[in-house]
Amino acid sequence: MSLRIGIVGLGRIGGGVLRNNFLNDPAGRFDIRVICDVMPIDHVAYLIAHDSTYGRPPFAVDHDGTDLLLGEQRIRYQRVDRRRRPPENDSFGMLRPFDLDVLFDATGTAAIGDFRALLDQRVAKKILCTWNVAGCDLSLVYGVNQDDYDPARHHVVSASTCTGNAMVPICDILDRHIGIDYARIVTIHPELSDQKVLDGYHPSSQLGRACAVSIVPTATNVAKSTELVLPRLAGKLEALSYRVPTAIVSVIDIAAVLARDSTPEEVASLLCEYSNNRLSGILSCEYGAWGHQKASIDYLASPYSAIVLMKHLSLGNRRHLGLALMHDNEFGYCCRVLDVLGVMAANPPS
Ligand SMILES: NC(=O)c1ccc[n+]([C@@H]2O[C@H](COP(=O)([O-])OP(=O)(O)OC[C@H]3O[C@@H](n4cnc5c(N)ncnc54)[C@H](O)[C@@H]3O)[C@@H](O)[C@H]2O)c1
Repeated sequence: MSLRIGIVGLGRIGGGVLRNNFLNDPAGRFDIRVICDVMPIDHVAYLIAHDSTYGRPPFAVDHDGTDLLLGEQRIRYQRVDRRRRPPENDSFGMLRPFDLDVLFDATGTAAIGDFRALLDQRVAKKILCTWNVAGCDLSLVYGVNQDDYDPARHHVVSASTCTGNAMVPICDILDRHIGIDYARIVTIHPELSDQKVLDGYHPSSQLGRACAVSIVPTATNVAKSTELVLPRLAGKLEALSYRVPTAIVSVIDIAAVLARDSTPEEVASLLCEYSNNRLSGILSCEYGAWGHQKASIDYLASPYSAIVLMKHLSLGNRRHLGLALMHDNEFGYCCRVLDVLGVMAANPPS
């Protein structure tokens, strides 16, 4: 079944999912029928056609009236108000004629009440969002818990976060086979559009510091993202993020206390076994290029949720595990969003 999809929010993630939808198939993996953002349509076309991180897309871009022209596709563009109006105003009612199976929200700004109202108004059958919106029905990390998706019960689904998609498979493997007593997770994350270019007011004070001149320590929800999918790890994870002045590719550094003695060989063999089988295409175990560790930019446009830097795997006192991961926080995540849409397509509501 080819899902009928609407995208709300055509920023880094909404735009990446749109682009990746047409990467290998000019007709599109899914039927994207309508796109909404607050920008005028010519700004949307401009931003799709010129991407500072990934360059020009592999299809021609233009706009015509209220339609975006992407290769041979004609997709309706609907400019919307940034303020989400109360549900009784039926603010997204104009999307109803598109008969959407899934409304994919990549704004990061909606609350669960907005989503429930859209479902009540029959704007779409399902909502998929890009963050752990409080109260969602399922946080789905592709590769780990996609079999839990039940179309009869799960109407607002989160595709978790980029770091959640990297951490959950690793924690699942380690905890399932060896056990984790405690882990401190440090993410070294590129700039995000929620930061200030120059010092200024931001409700999270550190994110108001000029992002190009500092390493900015800030909160991350990677522990919560992981616990939502693996509740058995609740209370065992702590996390901190450093935002760094790069454009793309995150690092995650994990220091874990294992529940039993192990060896580096056992951990390496477990991770490689999963990367070659159940998590093929999601997890990669990498030994570098001719033994030389690559730099973060070398993972630009990598489709993996997590790439384990095997040269940096360490185990002290048989229990203190050190792991380093990298992942393209946009491209890899957009690949997983399309995978989650694939799960929804394979399990239509009856
Ligand atoms: N950037 C990443 O690495 C990354 C990775 C995984 C998940 N996410 C999540 O994806 C979401 C978006 O992040 P992003 O980096 O793409 O941000 P972004 O700022 O690049 O994009 C957000 C887009 O949503 C639009 N928008 C905001 N409010 C809107 C509204 N009410 N109606 C319509 N459009 C609206 C903005 O104009 C913008 O184009 C966030 O939830 C973020 O946590 C981001």
